[in-house]
Amino acid sequence: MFFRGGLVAFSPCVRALRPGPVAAMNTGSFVVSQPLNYRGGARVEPVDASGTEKAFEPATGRVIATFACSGEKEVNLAVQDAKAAFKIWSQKSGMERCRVLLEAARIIRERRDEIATVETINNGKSIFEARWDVDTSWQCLEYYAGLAGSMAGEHIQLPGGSFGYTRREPLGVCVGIGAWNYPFQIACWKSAPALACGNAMIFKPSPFTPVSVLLLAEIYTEAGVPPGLFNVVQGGAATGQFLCLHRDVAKVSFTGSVPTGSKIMEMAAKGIKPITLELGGKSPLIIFSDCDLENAVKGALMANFLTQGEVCCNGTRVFVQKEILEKFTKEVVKRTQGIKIGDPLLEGTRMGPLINRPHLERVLGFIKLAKEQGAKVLCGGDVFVPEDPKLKDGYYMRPCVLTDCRDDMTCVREEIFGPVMSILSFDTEAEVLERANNTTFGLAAGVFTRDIQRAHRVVAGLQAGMCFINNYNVSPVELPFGGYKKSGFGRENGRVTIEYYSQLKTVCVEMGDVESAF
Ligand SMILES: NC(=O)C1=CN([C@@H]2O[C@H](COP(=O)(O)OP(=O)(O)OC[C@H]3O[C@@H](n4cnc5c(N)ncnc54)[C@H](O)[C@@H]3O)[C@@H](O)[C@H]2O)C=CC1
Repeated sequence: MFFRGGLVAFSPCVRALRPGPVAAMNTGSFVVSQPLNYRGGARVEPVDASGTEKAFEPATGRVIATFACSGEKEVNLAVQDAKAAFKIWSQKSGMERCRVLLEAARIIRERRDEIATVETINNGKSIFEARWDVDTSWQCLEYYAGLAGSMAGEHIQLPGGSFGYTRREPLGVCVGIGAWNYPFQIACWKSAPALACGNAMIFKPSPFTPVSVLLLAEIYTEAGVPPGLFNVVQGGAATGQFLCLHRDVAKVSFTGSVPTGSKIMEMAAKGIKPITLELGGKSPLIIFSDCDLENAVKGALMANFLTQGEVCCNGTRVFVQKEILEKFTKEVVKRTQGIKIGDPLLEGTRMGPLINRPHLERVLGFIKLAKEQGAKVLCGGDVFVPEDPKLKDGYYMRPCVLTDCRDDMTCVREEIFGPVMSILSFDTEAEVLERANNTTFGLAAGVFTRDIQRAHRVVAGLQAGMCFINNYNVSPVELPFGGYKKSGFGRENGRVTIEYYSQLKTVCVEMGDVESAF
């Protein structure tokens, strides 16, 4: 299962990592001491800044890094370096690129625990889950390494021995802009196909999670990419704008919220740049009464509580057929109450803190409003304070199950991006399909039923880019992932993504004389 998501080598960037194995690194001890920008194959301080940001450890509320947001000059330098590296990299054969990506995948595998630990410290997700994220990351590199050697065009015979052919060529310098919920994985899902196709990439992570992508940059360098091929600039909206508006940037791939996605689209329109938008969702999960209840309950938890519910494709509108509503709800509540919350670096933990305090308050605000609008809280939905004193300033809450929900309630309409499941009941297939599609989002959807014809019929009717039958939130890298409607366009993963990171050149070859009209 790959979710959206020995002794290890240690990054020189992190003081706490230097002395010993990752096992010795506990919550509350990690401090970043080296620059978080990466340019020309090395960590650098930006030459100019548009403000500073602080990154936190959500488990304790401690600041782990204070860093400068890159200004326009720094972005220009990153683009210049990427252009120089692109000249070298784009001339390599697919097989040469394949070997470098395979080596990078191997190093990620080797450093799995270190990367997962850094991700857990900066994001808050459990170490158990962070390891899955690292696995889907190296698998993505392996997958596109495998495709790099088979990128090819067509040969087309024309009259009189003339012919045409097509070449699949890279775009140039691509920009990746990431969200904070899957920092390392998002960087891999964007850079692996980009690099496999012969592009360079400049990546800007979310200012909330600036740390783990540096490990990826170092790994690419160690694996043998030319210096400058994968650069990292840090910052928020201003830095993102410099990147999107830069005339030498050929493409932007963005993961984040709908409002920001709309701004990215506007900026890209100015330069007529292709974009990929992976945006938010409010996905339906439909549980028919003939389902395997045990699997449906597990599926509902997987659809709602991974990474503290901060997952774009979560199935947060859980439609349950009336006949099994009571039984299903009882079981879901029992299992939700059993989720172990706490220090995300402990092996037994299955839910860590949310990303930051404002976000925690926002999620709690949604629950308060849901109650005011008539929903009933069956469990959780309140702040959780772990016993360990060092965790007392962390951003924990108990996962929440809401029932008595109606389609018009805010908790059912808006993306909460926290551990909050809304249960709704339904009678018929036609009714639930209409209600499931009654949203401006269209990222994902799920169906649990034993009726194979119904499963495919319902899925065909669902307006969502990623549909699951009898499971939820599995993301094998071989399958394309992306949204319908306001959840975005373009795809990540799968063979099709090659098309989003390359362009087609047609060459028409005359073998005879020119037949002129003049
Ligand atoms: N469809 C998908 O694959 C995924 C979608 N998401 C969505 O992301 C959202 C949560 O992530 P956030 O980081 O809060 O989203 P966000 O939209 O606030 O920020 C995303 C990124 O865009 C940057 N940014 C912000 N304003 C910008 C601007 N004007 N120009 C250029 N860059 C700008 C941010 O610094 C950050 O790196 C949720 O809505 C979630 O559903 C998250 C993960 C996966």
